[in-house]
Amino acid sequence: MSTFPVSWTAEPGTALRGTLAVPGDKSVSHRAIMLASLADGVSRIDGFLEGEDARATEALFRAMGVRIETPAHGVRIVHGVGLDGLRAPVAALDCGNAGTAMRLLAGLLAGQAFHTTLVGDASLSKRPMLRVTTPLARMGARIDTGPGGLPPLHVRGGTPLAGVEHRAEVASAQVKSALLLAGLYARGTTRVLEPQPTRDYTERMLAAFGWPVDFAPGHATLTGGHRLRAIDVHVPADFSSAAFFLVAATVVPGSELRLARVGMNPRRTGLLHVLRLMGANIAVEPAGEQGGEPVADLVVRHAPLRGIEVPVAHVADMIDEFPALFVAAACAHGVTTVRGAAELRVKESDRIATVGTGLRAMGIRVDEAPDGAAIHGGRLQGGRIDSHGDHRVAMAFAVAAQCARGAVTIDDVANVATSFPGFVELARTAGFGLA
Ligand SMILES: O=C(O)C1=C[C@@H](OP(=O)(O)O)[C@@H](O)[C@H](O)C1
Ligand SMILES: C=C(OP(=O)(O)O)C(=O)O
Repeated sequence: MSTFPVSWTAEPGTALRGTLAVPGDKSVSHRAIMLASLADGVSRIDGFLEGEDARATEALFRAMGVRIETPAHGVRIVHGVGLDGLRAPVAALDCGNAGTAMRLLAGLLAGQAFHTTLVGDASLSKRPMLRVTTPLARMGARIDTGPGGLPPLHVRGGTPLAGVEHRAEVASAQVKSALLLAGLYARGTTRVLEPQPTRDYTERMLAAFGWPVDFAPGHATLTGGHRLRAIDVHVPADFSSAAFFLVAATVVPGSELRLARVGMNPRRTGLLHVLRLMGANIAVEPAGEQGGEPVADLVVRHAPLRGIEVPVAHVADMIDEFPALFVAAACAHGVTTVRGAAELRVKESDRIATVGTGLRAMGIRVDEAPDGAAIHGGRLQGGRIDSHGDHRVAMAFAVAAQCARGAVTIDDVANVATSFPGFVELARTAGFGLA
């Protein structure tokens, strides 16, 4: 159960100051539980995201017989059961709000000897699953979806899988990862080619667990028949959580904020490049590596922004940052145009519509397109925002409120706990007006 209130009241606070450490990366936390569970031996995970999405994945592996200890906040000790050691769960597996859990597990569970059912909350139950089930079927997987290709997924294990080459139509790390995880159980070679490179955590982590993977931006290949060996995983701080503070400190006058040791995987940092193109002042101070990922301190100072055409080449590398970018664009001088981002329509909410509607309620002109929007920078007014249960939309409007003329009420914010537990407290520490 979430401890978050249903609504927030947000209003301009003070200039944002100090040093913040945001929680661990959600994508890495999901994968760490999955691979550690399938490994031979005991793995330790440090920096694990104590958010509802990552904890949902953890609970699912517990339900399949994996012993996972929590010796401290953000730490997990996973007693791996080996590639074929999972046990049939007694009930349906509830992925909650986590698309990553459901899509990756569709691939992983297709390779098991038993049947499973994957269900999700109201938002996840509206998200498209054929993008994973169709290519998995080509590998021999038997997965039934609900009507219209939506959850629940009924995964009928016990069928032999064979590797395929899949040319993905959408740039999606979840699709790529689902196929690679099925590929662990497949005869022969599984190869995924992407229209644009996406985050490569599955590939990197499989390699770290000792499974040979050939990968480079835009493709990944592996062959069945190896084993995973337990390792220690150090989860870096989540760039997507840092993103809200990058925008907030940029738009609130007088701000100077340091975000400590943020994960800087190049497939995640598109927002940094785009904010800089808009005029942001963000210094990157490299701070070595954490769990095989580059990390850096990000020092962000207030700077005036100007509208730009967001280069389509950056879209996949900032796919979760558009709610925050739309807010930056609303505070910029001139028009910011986003195209090539139709994927935003099938996230936890239709993010083009939910953010567009919210910004219009605050007095900003937003012209929507099927695959993006034109945001006309202006003066934000107070108002009432429905975040539609979308964590990133709720946090983006908490940022927008910091430079609005009146108070902003943001409804349906409980799901912020899926990706960013402690957001309210941390934001207040930095200077946000948020209650
Ligand atoms: O693989 C992952 O961990 C994720 C991939 C992205 O989804 P898509 O694969 O649908 O682009 C992203 O939006 C999501 O938050 C996490
Ligand atoms: C899209 C997101 O996550 P998921 O697909 O795992 O629900 C997100 O966190 O913005």
